[in-house]
Amino acid sequence: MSTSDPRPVGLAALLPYLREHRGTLAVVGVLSLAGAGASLAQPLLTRSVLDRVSAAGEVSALVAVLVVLVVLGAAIGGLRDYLLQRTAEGLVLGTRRRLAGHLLRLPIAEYDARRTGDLLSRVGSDTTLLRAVVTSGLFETVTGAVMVLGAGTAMVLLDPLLFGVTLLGVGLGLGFAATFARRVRALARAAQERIGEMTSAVERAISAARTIRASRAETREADAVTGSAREAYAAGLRVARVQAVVGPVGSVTVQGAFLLVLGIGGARVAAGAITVGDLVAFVMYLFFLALPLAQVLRAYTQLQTGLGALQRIEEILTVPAEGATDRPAATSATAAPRRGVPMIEFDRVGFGYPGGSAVLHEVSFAVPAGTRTALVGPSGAGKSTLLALVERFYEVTAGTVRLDGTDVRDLPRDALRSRLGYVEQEAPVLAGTLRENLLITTPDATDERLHGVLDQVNLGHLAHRTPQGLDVQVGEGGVLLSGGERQRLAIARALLAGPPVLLLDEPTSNLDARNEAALRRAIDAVAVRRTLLIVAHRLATVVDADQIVVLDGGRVVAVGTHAELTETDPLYRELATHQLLVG
Ligand SMILES: Nc1ncnc2c1ncn2[C@@H]1O[C@H](COP(=O)(O)OP(=O)(O)OP(=O)(O)O)[C@@H](O)[C@H]1O
Repeated sequence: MSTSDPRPVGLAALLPYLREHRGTLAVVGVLSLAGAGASLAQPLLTRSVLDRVSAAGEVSALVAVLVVLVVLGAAIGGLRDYLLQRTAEGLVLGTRRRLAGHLLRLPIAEYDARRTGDLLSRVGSDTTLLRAVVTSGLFETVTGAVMVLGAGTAMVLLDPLLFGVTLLGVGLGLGFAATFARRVRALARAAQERIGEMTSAVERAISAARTIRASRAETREADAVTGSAREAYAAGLRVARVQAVVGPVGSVTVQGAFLLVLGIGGARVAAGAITVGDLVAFVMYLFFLALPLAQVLRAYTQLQTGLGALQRIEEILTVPAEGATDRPAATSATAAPRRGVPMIEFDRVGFGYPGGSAVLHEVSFAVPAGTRTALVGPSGAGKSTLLALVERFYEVTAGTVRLDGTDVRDLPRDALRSRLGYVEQEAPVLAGTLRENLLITTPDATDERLHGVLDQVNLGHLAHRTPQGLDVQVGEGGVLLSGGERQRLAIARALLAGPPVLLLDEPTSNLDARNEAALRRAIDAVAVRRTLLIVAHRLATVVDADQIVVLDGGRVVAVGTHAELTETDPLYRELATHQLLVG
């Protein structure tokens, strides 16, 4: 998906990024003009000094002014560069902030379709490249242009003929170099894409470290990483090759123009058309013209690199955030369950994942408030998908999902999710400490409450295992905990928030008897005065349920209690005997 948007971004795309820095940039502009003025005055003063020396005149005052100009020019340059760096850092910070904020608000389907590593490299590596756009790119181009214009004007005034000769030589060289430099943007973008792939490969290898180690696949995975790295290297080399042509062409141009001016200028001095002072001033201006030109060329390649990176950033920023295309929410959530209205209701719901075929067909059932409903069915029947639709991670393609009588599409997502607890089947623990994991849903809970819910799910020992207490690390994805502990920690999190409705995807893993009993108790603790919709993988869960919904191939095939369904539904009987874990 990273290459799906070929729309190139132009310089204009940079403007919104620079807007908030326009005050500083204006100061930088004024400083640049002042600096350019100080520099451009130097050859004229030098000429006056030389002409006066030839005429045996007094030069001390002129020399003093010249010294002041040199020092002033340098000081202005220093201040300008600092402000420019500050703006560049500010631009990187602003972009990272926007990008990070947006990344966390993308529709869930975007995460399904994109590689995590690639997204990471956009926040880390691509934003860094934007820095050079401001420092060496944009401003060297603009200040260079000011110098070139000033020097050019002075040269025309000094000797139009000599200027014509210079222009011809410099123009030829530059035109040639610029055509090369244009290729840098596509090359730089390609290099950044390879870096995205490399980060993805690293992320994949590290997140599946145990499986990869157990499969003895380290070398192959490492090859995949270095493969992308090698491609990034090759793309970088192609950029270097372009720069290797652009640089020398620039130097040859400058040296050629210098020799030409010396030759023709010498002849014109000999012929008495200009003075020695004129020629020296002209040569000095030639350097003021040539150095910025070489700088502009380099800056141009930097700018192209930055625009390549900007395109990758814009690709993400232009994906509408979750909810951006919603119809306006009609109502806000009501606090108390309404009598007689089911808490959750699926009404002829149809759904297919983006780009895939239909996963659910005409699903209808209701979960009365304060009751437990278990979803059972063969693997892939669509059970977890139903939970995702209540959370509105995806939108139904047909029918309606209602929470407490209101279409979930009419509830603001925040209000909807504040009423739901959601415990995923896999990896529901975040890297960090026990405390951080609990505080995700309720940032202001007291330690006493935290210890209380941990006890309720039989995890009290975790907070007492080490002197760090609640600040004990749980590891990336909770690897320092057992599978059963991970699930119970997620339930504790839901308990802490105390939502009226809990959506729970039961772990499929076989737990030992103690863990199994602890999980049971945790679910019972969380079920008190709550509505539960559980994807059930355990016999004990279905036996305890007020109602069981049997799903097959995305359709509801039976609804009833364990006793009823054992009597009437052959698929249920088969599931209960062969698929549900006996706990
Ligand atoms: N994010 C996704 N993108 C595309 N297809 C998906 C996605 N998640 C699930 N599916 C597909 O949708 C179908 C239903 O999946 P779902 O996870 O709801 O099944 P399930 O009944 O919960 O299965 P299990 O008991 O194995 O967890 C499956 O065919 C699955 O391959």
